[in-house]
Order: sequence, then C-alpha cells, then structure tokens
Amino acid sequence: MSIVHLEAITKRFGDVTAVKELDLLIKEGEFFTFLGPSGCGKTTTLRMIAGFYYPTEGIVRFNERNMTTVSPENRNTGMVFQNYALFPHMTVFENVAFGLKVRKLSKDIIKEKVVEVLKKVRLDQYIDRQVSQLSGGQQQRVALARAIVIEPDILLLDEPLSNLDARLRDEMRTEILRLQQEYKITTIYVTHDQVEALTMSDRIAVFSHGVCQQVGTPTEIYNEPINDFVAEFIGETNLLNIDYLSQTTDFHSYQLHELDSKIEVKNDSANIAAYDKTDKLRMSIRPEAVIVSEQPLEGVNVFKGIVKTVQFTGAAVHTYVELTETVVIESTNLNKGPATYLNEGNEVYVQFPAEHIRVIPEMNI
Ligand SMILES: Nc1ncnc2c1ncn2[C@@H]1O[C@H](COP(=O)(O)OP(=O)(O)OP(=O)(O)O)[C@@H](O)[C@H]1O
Repeated sequence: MSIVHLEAITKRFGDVTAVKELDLLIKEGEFFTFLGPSGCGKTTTLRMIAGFYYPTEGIVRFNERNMTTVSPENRNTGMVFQNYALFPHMTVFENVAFGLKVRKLSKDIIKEKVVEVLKKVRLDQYIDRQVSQLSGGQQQRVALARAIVIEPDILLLDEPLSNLDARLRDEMRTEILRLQQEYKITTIYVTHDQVEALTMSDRIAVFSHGVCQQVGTPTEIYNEPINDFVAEFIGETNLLNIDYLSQTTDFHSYQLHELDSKIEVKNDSANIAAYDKTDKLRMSIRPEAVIVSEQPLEGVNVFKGIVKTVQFTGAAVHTYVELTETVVIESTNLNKGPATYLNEGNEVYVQFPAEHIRVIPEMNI
C-alpha cells in the first residue's frame, strides 16, 4: 500500500496544458476519484501516476520515494483501462497470468495466484475460456483480476465501467468496492460520471480545464461546492446571479438579478463559500431544497410562478416552475402520492429557504 503525493504537477503537450500545478495527497488505502468532463486532464494525471507519461514539471512520490521518471513496470501499479486492453485470443488464465510470468514466478505459484484471484472476481469456472468469448462484464472482471493479481501498491482504474450497460455498471461498482476493501489497495478511479464518484469514493478531486477545482468527501463536495462549476457538475442545481448588498448577524442579503429582488442567505460558513471582492457571485440551491406550494408560503425568499413541467421518475417527482420567461426552477420531491403531482399551468409559490442557499463565486479559468 502506498501514499501517492503529487507536488505541483504540470503536464504540457506542445501548446496544450493538460494538467496545471496540481497538488494532491492520496492516502494509504483510500478510494480516490478524479472526476470531471472530457478533456479536463483526469487521464493524463492517472498516466503520470502509472508512469506512461512523465510530468513537464513537478514531482510524483509514492510514500517518500520520488517516482517522477521511474518506468511503469517498476512502479508496482495495477491498471484497468476503459477498453479492457486484454489479449482477445488468449484464455482467461493466460491473460491474468501475464504479469506474473513477466515477474518470472514459478508455474505452481502462478497457477495458485490466478485461481485465487479468479475466485475473488467469480470467474474461476471460465479459467480456460478464450477472452473473446466472454461478455463485456466478464472481460472487465478479467481486466480487474489481471490488475490485482500482481498485488499492486496502487490500483489505477480509467473509466473501467463506461462500456457496460447500466445494470452491469451497478453490479461492477459493488464488485470493485468489495475487492478494494478486501485488498485495501490505494485506488485511484477516473470517471466523468458523478453518480459513480459520489457512491464509490472516500474522496473526490473535481477537475476542470486541467485544474483541480476542489478535493473533498462526496458530502463535502455536494453540500459545500466551492464554485459554480463544482455545484453544477455534481448533482442537479439551480444557479442564479447575485450581488452582495449587506449583512446582519443572521443573514447576508444579495440582489438577485434575474428576479430583480432581494434574497436572504443564512450567515454561516456552510452557506457562503470563500470569494474575492472582484468575483462574480451566484447562488446555488439544490432542487430537493426548493419548496413549491399551491398555498401562499410564509417567510423570506418566496416567489410566484407557474408550473411548467412535472416529471415523474418513480421514487421522485421533478417540478419545473417558471418564475420569469428565462428563469425556470427545478424542485424535486419524494413521491408521496397524487398530492405530490402539481398540475402543469397552475400558479404556485416557490421558496428558497435561506439555510439551503449556497453563495459561490464563478469559476476562474
Ligand atoms: N498525447 C497527447 N498529445 C496531445 N494532447 C493531449 C494528449 N493527451 C491528452 N491531451 C490533451 O490534454 C487535455 C487533457 O486530456 P485528458 O485525456 O487527460 O482528459 P480527460 O479528462 O481524461 O478526458 P477524457 O474523459 O475524454 O479521457 C485534452 O485537451 C487533450 O486533448
């Protein structure tokens, strides 16, 4: 097991800066996720940890050891790729045994280790099957077994589930977590899927444009995003433009541009992110925090609107309310029967509870 320490890592490809001045400390045994949209630098960072790329600037350490320019085969990392990268015409055994043969272990030990890991990924009955005759999910299990069998210090997973259908993805998420907890390997997982990141990770680093925007546990990132990019990328949110007006002990007041109105936000560090005077500000409120009612609502931050669309998804009901021609607010409620479904076209009251608003700066690129 290893600690992975990235110190001021930058990677440039010609004019493109794929990763910029990245500092990260990934703890021993942690399940750590790099999350972000396509092209934000996740894979490049993973490849610098694997040794497939060397940083243009900065240092990669495993524990105290400087690994910056150590070749991949000397890092003891196991890697699983999106496209599996298996040898299709070899058997499951030959694929999984590959890394052990390279390490020149004896035939008996190789057999023992391969059988053991195939049991762990529940593929032992397929040991002599050619890989091309396996399903996508089974091939991904072979790829996992091949990465784990060498007993890596660090397991690196690059979008390993993106070629699988939704049900298999769910199953494999659980499988990966089970294996990671059993082997207690420091694991770094790359994905652009926020649900995957939230459900699997101990901590998440959210990337945009080659810059790590925020590092935190899933609940920290969801409840206390540091800017509008993070708020919007993780989960659903309603974002509106605001300007600071004044404050009391209990509230901060802002001018809400789109609604030409004042808005009150609870005066608490959980509600107000750090920002500079020159930053443009936005308020974020999650759909599950927005109250919608056909009856007038008491208290601050109440606006009138018209129900535009009601979406029923089984467990939840999403109500979209038009406050102005350009402002449509989403409110999500648990399905509690017909009373939860408002009629499209009806006039309603919308409330943004002051304790559920988060004030955040616009991301600086
Ligand atoms: N070998 C390369 N040569 C030139 N540019 C590259 C190379 N690899 C990556 N880039 C560029 O670096 C940036 C970051 O790419 P990277 O693959 O790390 O992003 P990503 O977040 O993993 O995206 P994806 O989810 O699409 O794989 C992109 O602009 C990409 O085009």
